[in-house]
Amino acid sequence: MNEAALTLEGWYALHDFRSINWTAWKAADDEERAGCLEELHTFLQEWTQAEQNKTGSTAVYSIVGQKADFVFMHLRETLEELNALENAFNKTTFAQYTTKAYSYVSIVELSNYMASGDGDPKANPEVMARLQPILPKSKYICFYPMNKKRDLDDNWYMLSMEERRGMMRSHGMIGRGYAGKVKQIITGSVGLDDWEWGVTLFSDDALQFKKLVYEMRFDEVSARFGEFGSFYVGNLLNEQLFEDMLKL
Ligand code: VOV
Repeated sequence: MNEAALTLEGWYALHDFRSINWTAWKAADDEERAGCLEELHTFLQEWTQAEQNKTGSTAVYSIVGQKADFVFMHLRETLEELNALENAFNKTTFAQYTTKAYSYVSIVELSNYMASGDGDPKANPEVMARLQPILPKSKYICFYPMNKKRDLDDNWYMLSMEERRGMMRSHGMIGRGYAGKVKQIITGSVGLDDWEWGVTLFSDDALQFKKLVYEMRFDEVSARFGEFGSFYVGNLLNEQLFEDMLKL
């Protein structure tokens, strides 16, 4: 049997994409809408608090295009907490003015392709900061799920550890060229959702998403083995910007 890469897992992730039912929102009265904004305010405060307590992190972005209107990306210690978060939101009055567009369940993952040194990696604060990341408040987000191909001729899972490591090194080198411009959070979802990984990118310049993803398409691991789902791209929301978006 071939050698599986060893993985380290951190916080569980839920990408919760929603659309706004504008017809219903416009038909609501001022009092109802104010109540919804109040609910939203409470949630945003709670999520900020969780981040301050280091029990998780949440990113909130609007989505450009027709696939969704906004996304809550939650990172928490357990699947139970993620479940509680989505249910709490679903019980709000504001949720009645939204529809579910898409969701993705995964877990922050690091692999040992580039591992260096021995000892317990979880004792390393740098590793822990990557496994339990505070999501950046960058201006833009890009999310897409992906697989690595399992075709007879191009089967990632039948390559030796050495071959895979070589390709991941090249992948990492390209990524390094974007240091300071794009931050990536790779979440593993084998056995958790429909694709094998979720790729979440953050940047203050949305054009860097295109540059990075395009450059990687020419790199062997993406060119030969990458299979991609739908791409979601969006703009940072804070409380004020969320209210502005909902203003009629
Ligand atoms: C900001 C850019 C950036 C950087 C620096 C970077 C680096 C690295 C390193 C060093 C490693 C390996 C060790 C680890 O940490 O796991 C990875 C791992 C991974 N990556 Fe990556 N990646 C980036 C960016 C980046 C992008 C844009 C994509 C999407 C690919 C594309 O074509 O659209 C991606 C995918 C992945 C995946 C799916 C994995 C897991 C693969 C597996 O088989 O396990 N990644 N990645």
